[in-house]
Amino acid sequence: MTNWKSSPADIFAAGPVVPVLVIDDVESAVPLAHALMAGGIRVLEVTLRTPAALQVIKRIADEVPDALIGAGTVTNAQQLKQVVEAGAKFAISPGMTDELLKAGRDFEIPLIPGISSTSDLMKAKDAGYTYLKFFPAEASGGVKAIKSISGPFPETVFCPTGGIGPDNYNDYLALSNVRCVGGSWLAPDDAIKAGDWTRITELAKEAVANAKQ
Ligand SMILES: O=C(O)C(=O)C[C@H](O)[C@H](O)COP(=O)(O)O
Repeated sequence: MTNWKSSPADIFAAGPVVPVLVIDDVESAVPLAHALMAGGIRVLEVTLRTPAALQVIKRIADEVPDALIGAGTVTNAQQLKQVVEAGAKFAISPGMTDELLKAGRDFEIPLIPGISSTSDLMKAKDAGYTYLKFFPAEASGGVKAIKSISGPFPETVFCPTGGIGPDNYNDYLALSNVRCVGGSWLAPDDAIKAGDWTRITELAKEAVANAKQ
């Protein structure tokens, strides 16, 4: 049982591609979110990799209410509490710990833990989680690994990330147990730093239009 007020299924169903965002300057937050949404993307993952991340999440949550703003790189219970306070609508992690799995059930937003092994999948499943990130996807066996996992664990579904881009994202989306894929290719660092929102909108449009799902 969880206290979640929304479902991870809705996040996984909200679009085939999820931009993994690394944002240094809080002033980039709103224009970047608008650029991605103009390209047809609603689900955004702001990683906690920069000191500005919590402010970025708050800005987008306050000023771009139609975005499904999520927090990425959430690795412990304290960070989970912080992203909830900042207004994140979901939290996603590259991995999992017992502490995080436990805390994830208590807050009102869904937590999507990360796994790259069947043992972690079993731990997550025992703790009640069946919507998972698969990370680092390419380095952990990629499409072949995720396809094999669907045999013994048909009820578990994934959002793979790590090494995914325009050339291989449809290979993942073609799998029955993949609902969406994530990646940084949709918002390259140089485009964010240059404020090249047109390029980011184009990348988003292209990814959404060519997604086979
Ligand atoms: O920071 C996190 O929380 C992560 O889980 C990792 C990201 O999802 C990947 O680093 C994205 O991978 P690339 O698209 O290859 O850049």
